[in-house]
Amino acid sequence: MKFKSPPVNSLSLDFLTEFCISLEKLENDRACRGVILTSAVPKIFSSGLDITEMCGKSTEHYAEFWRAVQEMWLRLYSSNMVTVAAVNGSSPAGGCLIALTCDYRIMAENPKFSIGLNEAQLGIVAPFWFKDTFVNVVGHRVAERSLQLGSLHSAPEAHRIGLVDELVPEEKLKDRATAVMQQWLALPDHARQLTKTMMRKAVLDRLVAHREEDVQNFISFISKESIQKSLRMYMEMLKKKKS
Ligand SMILES: CC/C=C\CC/C=C/CC(=O)SCCNC(=O)CCNC(=O)[C@H](O)C(C)(C)COP(=O)(O)OP(=O)(O)OC[C@H]1O[C@@H](n2cnc3c(N)ncnc32)[C@H](O)[C@@H]1OP(=O)(O)O
Repeated sequence: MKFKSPPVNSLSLDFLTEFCISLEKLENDRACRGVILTSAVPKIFSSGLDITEMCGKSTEHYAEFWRAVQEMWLRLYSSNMVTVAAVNGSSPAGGCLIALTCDYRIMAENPKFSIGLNEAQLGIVAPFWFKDTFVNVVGHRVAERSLQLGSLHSAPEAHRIGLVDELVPEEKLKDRATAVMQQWLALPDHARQLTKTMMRKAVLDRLVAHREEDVQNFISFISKESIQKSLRMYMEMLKKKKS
């Protein structure tokens, strides 16, 4: 599956909705046992949640948007398919979450590409299920430091801390992702799927049990004037950086 929403594959409500529909179709297709996620936008895997969806909108919109973010994560983290992220560009925040949610991550070894949960840099807080997913990949200490600092790690650093499983030259990314997929698909599906469920169930159940509470928490957090101000300033900073 190739993300193609220029300029930066930001995760808008429309993007998330289409992503979930596509995943559901593949999940229900018995002929499909695995999916490789990558980007058709040069240099960017995904710029994370679309900040404009979290700025100056109604409570109803925030609720709908957040439910779509939850849905994307629940579907991908619990997928019966083998999921491989072929990270061919930068991948901050929600983009990093997508990669973390897969079974395996391969990143292009370009030191200019960065990946991480940088929410703290925007003055916002990664929700508990972003954190849980991160901890399950890199361990508690590395996740704590990286989350508190809102670190964006260069590709080599991301590999060193275990955020990505391997680095390959960009031109070899597709072939390597295909080889990894074949390796994972060589196992009997039922054994791999039950093992995946065993490893992920506690974290999935936690969001399912607190889903509505999590929506309300998001709404009250994002609606605060101080948070809205931080997001506006961040967007201005992105625009200024360009000029
Ligand atoms: C209780 C829980 C509460 C809250 C939790 C909420 C969780 C949020 C998680 C998130 O995902 S927040 C989003 C975090 N994302 C970022 O910090 C990434 C910001 N973007 C960048 O760093 C850069 O844009 C880039 C490295 C991805 C790409 O750089 P470059 O190629 O130089 O492009 P530009 O910076 O010029 O961007 C082009 C264009 O796109 C707009 N844009 C970029 N990112 C976003 C985004 N995430 N949402 C919306 N729009 C974005 C940027 O402003 C530019 O717009 P123009 O109109 O100026 O063209």
